[in-house]
Amino acid sequence: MLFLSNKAVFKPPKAIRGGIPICFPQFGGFGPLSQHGFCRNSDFELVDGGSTSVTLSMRTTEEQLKLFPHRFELRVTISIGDEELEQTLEARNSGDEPFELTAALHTYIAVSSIEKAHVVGLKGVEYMDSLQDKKRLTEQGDSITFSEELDRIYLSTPDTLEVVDEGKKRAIQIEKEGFPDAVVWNPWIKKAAGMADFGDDEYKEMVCLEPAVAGSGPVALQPGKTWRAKQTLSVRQF
Ligand SMILES: O=P(O)(O)OC[C@H]1O[C@H](O)[C@H](O)[C@@H](O)[C@@H]1O
Repeated sequence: MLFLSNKAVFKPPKAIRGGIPICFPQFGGFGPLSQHGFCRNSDFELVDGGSTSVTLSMRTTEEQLKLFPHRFELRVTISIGDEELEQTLEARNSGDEPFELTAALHTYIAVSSIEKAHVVGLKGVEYMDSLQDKKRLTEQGDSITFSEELDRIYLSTPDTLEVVDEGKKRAIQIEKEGFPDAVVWNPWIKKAAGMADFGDDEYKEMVCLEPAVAGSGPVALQPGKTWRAKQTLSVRQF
């Protein structure tokens, strides 16, 4: 269900090219940090685990506080059921001041081949085109197909979205909660060739569909409060 590049680098500080990197406390360039924030490159410790679920936690380090002067703890719980994978983020502001966050679950969905994949659920939704200086446009199509680089932040979207794969005769469904936005990304040929941790042809095998807090504005988190958001992935055969 999830794509992982054959060239992925499993060595910090490089983020893993595949799976579901956690973009936090910043998505993309929406803030002062480097792309997608530092949590995707951070060490997490095991808080709790069973045969089908695990909870991991990270707390801001002194080094990170120099870049982002707001203490927080981020917990990630992943549960695997017979038919679904659930991933929950819980971020607690453990400092004395409120702070603003943006975020995404950068979900790399594996597809049989990109020309047989499309994303549904976004017709009529406004988006920012990241390839045109975040120009705001409205999605006209019943589904989004891929024939060139595509990088868009859909704003305040419906909570159920799908990557339909006509090749595998299945749809990967994403049900999101607490993430208003959704990012759709495929790097296509030129960008793929420029990424050292991604095979030249691997753009044919993946689509990123990323529940996000991004273009529709940051979340303000008060001291002592916890922000929660979640995605559930499931497969529908047809
Ligand atoms: O290369 P990375 O930092 O992992 O980012 C990979 C991609 O992530 C998101 O999908 C952004 O919308 C893209 O603009 C970015 O290229």
